[in-house]
Amino acid sequence: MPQQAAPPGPTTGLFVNPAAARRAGFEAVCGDQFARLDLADSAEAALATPDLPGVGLLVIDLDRFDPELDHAGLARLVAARAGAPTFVLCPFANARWLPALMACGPVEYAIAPLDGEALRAALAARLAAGPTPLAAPSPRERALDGLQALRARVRAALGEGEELAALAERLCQALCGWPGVAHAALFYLQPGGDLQLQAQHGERNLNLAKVLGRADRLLQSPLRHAFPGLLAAAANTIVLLDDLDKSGEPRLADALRGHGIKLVLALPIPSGGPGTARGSLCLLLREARLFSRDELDALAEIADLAAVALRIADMNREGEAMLVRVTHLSTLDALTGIANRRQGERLLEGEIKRARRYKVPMALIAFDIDRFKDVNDRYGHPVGDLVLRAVADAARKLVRASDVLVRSGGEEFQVIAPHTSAIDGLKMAEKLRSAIEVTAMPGVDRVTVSLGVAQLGEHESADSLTVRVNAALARAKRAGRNCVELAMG
Ligand SMILES: Nc1nc2c(ncn2[C@@H]2O[C@H](COP(=O)(O)OP(=O)(O)OP(=O)(O)O)[C@@H](O)[C@H]2O)c(=O)[nH]1
Repeated sequence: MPQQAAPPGPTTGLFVNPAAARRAGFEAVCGDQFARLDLADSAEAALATPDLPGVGLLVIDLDRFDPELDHAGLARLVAARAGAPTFVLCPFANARWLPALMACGPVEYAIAPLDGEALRAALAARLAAGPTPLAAPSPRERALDGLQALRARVRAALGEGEELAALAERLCQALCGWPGVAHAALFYLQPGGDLQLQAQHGERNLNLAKVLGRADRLLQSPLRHAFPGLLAAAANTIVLLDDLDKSGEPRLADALRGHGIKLVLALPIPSGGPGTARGSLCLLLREARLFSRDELDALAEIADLAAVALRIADMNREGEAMLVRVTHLSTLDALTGIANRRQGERLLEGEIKRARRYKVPMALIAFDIDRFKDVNDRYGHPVGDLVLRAVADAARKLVRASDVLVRSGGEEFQVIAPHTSAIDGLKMAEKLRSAIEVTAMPGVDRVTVSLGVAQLGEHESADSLTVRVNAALARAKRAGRNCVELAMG
């Protein structure tokens, strides 16, 4: 015959909280659930209780305790129970206490505040569970296997690639594979302090941007104290909301309930330094449930892994942006902003190859400011610099988008002109000459240029083309300046 389980006998209890009103309140609501209930106002006072491990249930109400000051004392208190059960009432924004207390002994918890009836029910359930707080080995093993699988999925998701948006999306997908998780989101702090909803995955109809009213500047959102994903990032702490009404935001609670969500857990993504977190991982579950220490530890480890992977993604993003900038800058002439000599040489080689492959003409124009030494000598170098810029600007306005304007030397310029014959090159050079002659020059009456034009020969190299065009330019100088000369074939 199966044995009928006997109802739990009355047991003794010890309730710890610094506020007299809370101690009195607990005694009034739950005192009759114990054979005897002692009250203590601090961890130290509770530690002085004779035969502490013999007390049937220790109840720690974390409200009013200070995480910094009281943590060590409460951890000692749980350890002093020598394996006897402890029940913790934990405000939803104080969930970070739980893993540390769970590390010291068998701790179960309820997320506070609870009304009188809920508190009595939670306590009765705890008392009925008896002295063995851990689940039977096989469900626990199953739970550990589940965590192992979650870790593996997250590692795979994070190992796959380095691009931030894709990484965040894959991480949310992996988290949704954990039983009970309906939706997962990643909030991430952008440079400049803007917390953004970086990625979310799960319930198709659930859009957290809608629930929160926006997807960016979330640290300024009115819900930053109520929604665990925002609170975890802002306060750098684990936040567990097991009853949506405890958020104090009825609209938020209704919106989440409307999608079948009963519990929200958020973990900070550590920044590696003091202050705010880099963001948070946020899990939305369909059932309210308790989390074991193994689970909270595993989730914290996942947040650590995410922090490293996201930091690497950030660094890659910064590195790429820097590389693009440096590469771009290294191709430009600092004074005029047009291509510098090295870039000009590279582009000329490229255009010559293209012209040869597609059997199309190509011209090179070289021009040089006339008597520029006099400008410097008479008006000074700064004015000379302004003139150089003005000449470059005037030329830039004239050339086609496919042409490349190059500062090839001090006061020497080139135009690499694809699809351009000698005749067209001459026309273009003449346009440049006349435009520069009439361009207003800052601080100087008038500036002219001399120009040489050469069309690429059939088997000609870049060096040979450059030598020929410079010879044509030298002839233009000898011919009296402010004129154009065509290079010899
Ligand atoms: N202000 C300024 N002057 C420069 C720069 N680069 C070269 N120069 C000057 O350009 C002048 C070039 O003089 P020259 O090569 O004698 O030629 P030029 O006076 O233009 O005479 P022609 O070319 O024969 O008409 C020199 O005085 C250089 O110092 C620059 O970046 N800024």
